[in-house]
Amino acid sequence: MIEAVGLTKRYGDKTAVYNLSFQVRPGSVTGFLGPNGSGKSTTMRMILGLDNPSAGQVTIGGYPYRRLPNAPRQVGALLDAKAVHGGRHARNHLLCLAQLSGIPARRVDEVLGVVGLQDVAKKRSKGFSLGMGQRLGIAAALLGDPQVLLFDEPVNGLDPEGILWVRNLMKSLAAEGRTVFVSSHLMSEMAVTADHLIVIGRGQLLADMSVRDFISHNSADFARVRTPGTDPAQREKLTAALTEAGGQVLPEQDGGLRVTGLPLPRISDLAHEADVRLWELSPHQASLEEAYMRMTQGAVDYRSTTDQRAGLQQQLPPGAVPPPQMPVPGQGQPGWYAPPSPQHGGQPFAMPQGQPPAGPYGAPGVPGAGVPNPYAQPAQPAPAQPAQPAPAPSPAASAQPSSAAPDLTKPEDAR
Ligand SMILES: Nc1ncnc2c1ncn2[C@@H]1O[C@H](COP(=O)(O)OP(=O)(O)OP(=O)(O)O)[C@@H](O)[C@H]1O
Repeated sequence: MIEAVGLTKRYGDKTAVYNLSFQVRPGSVTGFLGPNGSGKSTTMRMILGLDNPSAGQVTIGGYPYRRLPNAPRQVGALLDAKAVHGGRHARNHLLCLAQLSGIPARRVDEVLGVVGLQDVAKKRSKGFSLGMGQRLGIAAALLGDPQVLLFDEPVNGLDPEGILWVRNLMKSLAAEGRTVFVSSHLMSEMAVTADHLIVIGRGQLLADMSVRDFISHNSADFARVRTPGTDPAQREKLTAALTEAGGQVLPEQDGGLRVTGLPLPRISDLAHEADVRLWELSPHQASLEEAYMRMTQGAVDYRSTTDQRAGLQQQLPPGAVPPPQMPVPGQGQPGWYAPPSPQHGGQPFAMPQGQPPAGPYGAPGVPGAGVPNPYAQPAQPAPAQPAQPAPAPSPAASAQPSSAAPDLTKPEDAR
């Protein structure tokens, strides 16, 4: 088990991680989510002893990484797939890591097979594609057959077959009773891979709960309703009837309505009673992506703006129709909104317990989001505390050991 207690990391004035406490338990895949720059990699580096916490602590099986007996055999990690000596053959790279940890050479060939790199084992890794590099990093993490595995963005650059393989690998490692902690920005993938989620924003804990609870606490299923587009009066009439019956109705960009708080048959009956024809009445399930967007929209640091193209845009030829403006979830464009929370009028975000700890961050609300941001607190100066110097990275942590997963697409790990 990985356990963080009050984990904090400051780089000069920058607080990358603040007062983070969580546990990553064996036997399940725990997803580690958060917007860019929210502190995921910093947290993983502290878990692996590559960075010293400014405050708090993190342990693996009760020990800080650096005090773990034979750490490379107990913990495997993929942090940065590019952190390899490009001039070395893939096999030699793994062989060096194996020798440092007393792992037999035959294990190198096993993991090369597990990740599907056996045919390029004698090729220099500097010629590897992004996906091949990721596979090599995963091989290194599996090398010592460890009980605890950390993967930072493991599917980065992988093709669909590779993504499926990683998904199955994570799940089977967890099914063997191992602790699997994996960060990713791919919500669709996390939804089908992770059992549990730890979500952070601006270095602070936003959620620590099962995927199922996370979705149900942070978004609601809804119905989509569409009336004939030729008659806006029908839409207004239906909106009034649904609202009067206690539903929440939000207009969508294509003229449809998003309705929560009323079951589908009731919506149908109300439309019938109001003498409004329906062209669509469909159920929609909230996705992890929607729930995540809703939860983190106040904690996003890097937001894109519309490209004004410095006025260089070409005039459209006469008669040409401009392309429609598509909404991009989470970017605050007009017309997009996160799905409504099940707790109408209450705390819009689910928290593991109580309110978030007071921290140095005052997350601004998203313009136009229309949702109060519970993390918008007055900025408090962080207590003066000198940041400890980060130690030199240990070679053990850029990639380590492990096991295989029965998988239909890869040779079986014969460990
Ligand atoms: N060595 C460092 N020195 C100074 N600031 C740092 C250092 N490492 C990380 N940071 C800062 O700490 C914050 C958290 O960075 P981190 O890489 O942990 O985020 P992340 O959640 O992994 O981001 P991403 O999803 O983009 O990979 C960022 O603002 C980053 O600029």
